[in-house]
Amino acid sequence: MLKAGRIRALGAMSGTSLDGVDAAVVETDGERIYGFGDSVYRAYSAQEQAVLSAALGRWPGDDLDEALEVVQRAHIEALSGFGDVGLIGFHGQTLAHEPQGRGTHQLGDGDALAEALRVPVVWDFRSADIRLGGEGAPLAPFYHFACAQWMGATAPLAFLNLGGVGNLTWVDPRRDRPEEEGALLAFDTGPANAPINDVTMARRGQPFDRDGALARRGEVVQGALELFLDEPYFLRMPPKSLDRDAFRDMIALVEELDDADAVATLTGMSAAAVLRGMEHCPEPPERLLVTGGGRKNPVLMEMLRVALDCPVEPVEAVGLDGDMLEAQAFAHLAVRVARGLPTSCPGTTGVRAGVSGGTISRPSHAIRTMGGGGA
Ligand SMILES: Nc1ncnc2c1ncn2[C@@H]1O[C@H](COP(=O)(O)OP(=O)(O)OP(=O)(O)O)[C@@H](O)[C@H]1O
Ligand SMILES: CC(=O)N[C@H]1[C@@H]2OC[C@@H](O2)[C@@H](O)[C@@H]1O[C@H](C)C(=O)O
Repeated sequence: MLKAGRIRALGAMSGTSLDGVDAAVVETDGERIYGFGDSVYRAYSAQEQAVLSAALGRWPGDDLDEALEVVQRAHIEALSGFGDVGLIGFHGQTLAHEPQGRGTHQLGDGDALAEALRVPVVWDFRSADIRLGGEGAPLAPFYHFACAQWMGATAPLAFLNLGGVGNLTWVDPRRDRPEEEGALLAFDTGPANAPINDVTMARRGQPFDRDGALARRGEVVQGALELFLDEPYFLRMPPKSLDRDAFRDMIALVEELDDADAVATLTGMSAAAVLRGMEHCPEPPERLLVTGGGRKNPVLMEMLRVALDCPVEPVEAVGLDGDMLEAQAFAHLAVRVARGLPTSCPGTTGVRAGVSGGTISRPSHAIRTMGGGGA
């Protein structure tokens, strides 16, 4: 097991939007953040996206050779060229997520990645948590805790990731450790960008509603919004998590609307899901820091600002990088796994007790950069 000490860790995340791979370096001991390094974004081509999109909903054992090749190639390209890194955290591409059913599936081969890059790779972060009764997601909260301490926060605050799906983390930075009771409460809020992207693509061939341009021209249709909010998911107490397409049916609620009203209404639904989520915070947070691509949608951000009592700001307001925060999270979590520290706890995934998820693959015949016995 790795001894406490700083390490230059590289994390890679390819999110539910299927837009590409984010990779970023963090200098961390898995508890504190000491600094940030380079980052890279490697977009999936339209053809790669189509292959991955066709693989959504599939499980291990299905024929996924082509999709696996896409994931491996994109990651090798994204992760080469970072120089000296001690450890890689490899999230993989989520294809399916059914924590109360078949489990969770992140496509990717950490063994092959470790061989190709000659660096130890931590991967399969979510399965162990599910085996112990957890949701397997979200996992960024333990990194959010480290970010809150890095910022020097002294009062509870919240992080919101607006990716394909939204997830919210309430953090009490006055606690010493993230797994302490009352330090974290986290859960997926609901759909964020995924339904907006699906509709702009289907109707206009556009991958997303850039700068909220369409939503700005439309109106939120209240009847559709209310039907959406009737979803039992919003009544469930956290922790709770979602599959990317869990809310696919909501698109039917806007089918009859023109493009602008449809996208405005879906944007309103994403905001309303966050507002519902904020009601679960144990104490009002002093600010809401937003990460993920949705922070670049001014219409969505404005809807949140109008409805919430606390300031709503992109994470850049505190010097963090909202395009790379999830990639950094998996670098930080990889170091925690290598040190045997928990990566989730009852407050973040509902797991029975704190658990250190993830598997470590070491390249064969490599110069060991980590202590302890190899695989
Ligand atoms: N300028 C912009 N205007 C509006 N929306 C934007 C803009 N830039 C990015 N987005 C939205 O953000 C999405 C990408 O967000 P992000 O990269 O955080 O998602 P992800 O990492 O794939 O998702 P997840 O966190 O759910 O795994 C895009 O697909 C788009 O919907
Ligand atoms: C199963 C899965 O991949 N979930 C993702 C997804 O994207 C956002 C939300 O749903 C969150 O639960 C999670 O990712 C973030 C990075 C997390 O684990 O914290």
